[in-house]
Amino acid sequence: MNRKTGYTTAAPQDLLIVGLEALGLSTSPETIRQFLVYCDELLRWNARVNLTGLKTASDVVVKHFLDSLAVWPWVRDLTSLADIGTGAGFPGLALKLALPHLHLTLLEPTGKKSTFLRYLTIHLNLANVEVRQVYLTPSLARQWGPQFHGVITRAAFSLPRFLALAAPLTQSGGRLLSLKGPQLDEEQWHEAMALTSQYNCREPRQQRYVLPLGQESRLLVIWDKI
Ligand SMILES: C[S@@+](CC[C@H](N)C(=O)[O-])C[C@H]1O[C@@H](n2cnc3c(N)ncnc32)[C@H](O)[C@@H]1O
Repeated sequence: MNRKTGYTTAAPQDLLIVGLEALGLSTSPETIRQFLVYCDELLRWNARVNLTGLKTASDVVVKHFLDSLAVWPWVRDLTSLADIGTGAGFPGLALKLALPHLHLTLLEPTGKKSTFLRYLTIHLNLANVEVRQVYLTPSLARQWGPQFHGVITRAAFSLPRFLALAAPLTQSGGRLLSLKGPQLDEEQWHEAMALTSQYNCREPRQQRYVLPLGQESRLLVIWDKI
């Protein structure tokens, strides 16, 4: 075990394969290749433009890929997904590689990140991925209206802010998903609960899940749109 990272000293490819297996995700050799290309390109671009704080392939696999993919059971039945504040594509693009049926829309205001996402989508020859370079606001979300079966985010917004951005974009019968760390801020949770009916959603629920390798746990907050 590498004491600094907490993972075994296995190669990134092996970490990915073991992690996917632990998550119960069966993927083809072509999907594994796509993840490794994504990792290489992210680190290559990162040397010139700052896209992520992570510097090693093992960290990208564990903290970006596997962390994003751990929520796949709550995404697999969705037909379309928007990822708000996706950064370098997390969790949306990682989920798309594992669940190729998804029609994915990535929303990101930063030019260098959107350029990277567009480049990668073409480089990996991905169908049904749209990158919108946009700073989403609640009024823009209302203007766009309910276009997506599911809307997701990680590490970008408080729960009340996410609700205000995501609910107008989510179709009736669809789902809003916010990936949180190991703990929830109680104040944010209560504020989001109080706002829920105003956004035509059912009361949110907290789903705890375990990350592969390391066994850390995380919380996912889920709203169903009425
Ligand atoms: C901390 S990063 C997280 C990136 C990615 N979701 C992840 O987990 O690695 C937050 C991202 O949200 C984007 N962002 C912030 N406000 C936004 C908004 N109103 N609409 C769309 N994206 C936004 C930022 O540009 C940034 O890339």
